[in-house]
Amino acid sequence: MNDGYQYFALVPAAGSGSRMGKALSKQYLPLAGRPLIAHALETLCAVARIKAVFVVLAPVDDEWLRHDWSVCGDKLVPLFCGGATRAESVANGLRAMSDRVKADDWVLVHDAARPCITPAHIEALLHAVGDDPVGGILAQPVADTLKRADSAGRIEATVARTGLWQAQTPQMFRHGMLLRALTQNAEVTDEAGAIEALGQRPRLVAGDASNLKVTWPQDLQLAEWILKARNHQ
Ligand SMILES: Nc1ccn([C@@H]2O[C@H](COP(=O)(O)OP(=O)(O)OP(=O)(O)O)[C@@H](O)[C@H]2O)c(=O)n1
Ligand SMILES: C[C@](O)(CO)[C@H](O)COP(=O)(O)O
Repeated sequence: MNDGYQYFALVPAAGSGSRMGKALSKQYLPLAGRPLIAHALETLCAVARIKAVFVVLAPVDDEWLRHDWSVCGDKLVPLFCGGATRAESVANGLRAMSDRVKADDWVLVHDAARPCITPAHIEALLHAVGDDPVGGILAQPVADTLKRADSAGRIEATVARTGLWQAQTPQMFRHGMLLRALTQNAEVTDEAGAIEALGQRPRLVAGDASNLKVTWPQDLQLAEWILKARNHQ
């Protein structure tokens, strides 16, 4: 069922990648021959149901114009309105895209730092959440035993993992509800957290470990290996 709404993507890309420890911002680091961010942008732009892909950049971003984004076609819309936190960047992006998007349209928020997203991951989310009254996210059930550390780096407790999932992106919510949620709750690390604070329960849609977030230097090698292995299939 589609009662007239459309799908858009919003890619927060205004971080500095401090945990990566490189001079160049993480989203522009070379990965399999292209800037890291190019992988997610190209994948999102290739999904036919997504009408436009808004990318939220830092207000001063000297790198964006150094690269050729033409492979993304005319769906790609850069917005130089990033904030001090990821939540602020997403909220600023939602405000900046307001003239193109209706309150009931779906917005898929996807980290620039998750370059290994595939069309199949995105289609799975669209299929599972397209008629949901709240929205949902890609995620993965926790597989390892979880330990809580004390300040000396020793194990204080084993934490029950039953029912625990690791949140990924895309996270898919209606534009109006998400903007209201992030305006009221800015202290969140993902969109679902803001929606939960409204008293809603977003749907969990099973993804897989290949949709990793590149956070630490060794994650770059893992992401490159995943992308290259797919190209050789
Ligand atoms: N003020 C910020 C902070 C983060 N992000 C974006 O949010 C995504 C997920 O954040 P993370 O992986 O934590 O990236 P950084 O904040 O850049 O990394 P770090 O925390 O290591 O500095 C990234 O695409 C990042 O560019 C953003 O748009 N605006
Ligand atoms: C949104 C997110 O990708 C879910 O796992 C993640 O929280 C973003 O990373 P951050 O380090 O919390 O900014």
